[in-house]
Amino acid sequence: MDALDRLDATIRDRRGADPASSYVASLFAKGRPRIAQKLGEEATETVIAALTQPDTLASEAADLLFHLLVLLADAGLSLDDVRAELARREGVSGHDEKAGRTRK
Ligand SMILES: N=c1c2ncn([C@@H]3O[C@H](COP(=O)(O)OP(=O)(O)OP(=O)(O)O)[C@@H](O)[C@H]3O)c2ncn1[C@@H]1O[C@H](COP(=O)(O)O)[C@@H](O)[C@H]1O
Repeated sequence: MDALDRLDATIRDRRGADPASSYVASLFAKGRPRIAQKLGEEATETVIAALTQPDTLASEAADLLFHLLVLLADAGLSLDDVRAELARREGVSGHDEKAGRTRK
């Protein structure tokens, strides 16, 4: 189990924990709209880092991934669900997938 899997498990374990002692529990207590807002903020900070301060990009990306895992956990999903979706797409070019979409 790597660090990302351990973080994912820790985050899911925090459901029902005390928000006063756990930042993750405090995010769960604030609710999904607030978690989603945090994810959006971290995404913006990641983009800014990439364009203006690449030496901070890994740190901002870590914040982004962390908050994404919290949002997934709040929705009852885990990293394995994302892995399964990525595995399903493996080997399918994005160009081919887009060309095969049926337009409505
Ligand atoms: N990886 C992280 C992690 N990355 C970032 N953060 C926190 O995310 C917050 C984001 O910072 P911001 O400045 O954007 O937010 P803020 O202004 O402090 O908070 P808001 O009022 O805006 O919500 C900070 O409090 C960071 O410390 C994290 N907090 C926890 N973890 C992991 O989650 C585990 C469980 O944490 P607890 O639930 O706190 O025990 C920890 O052991 C760590 O492994």
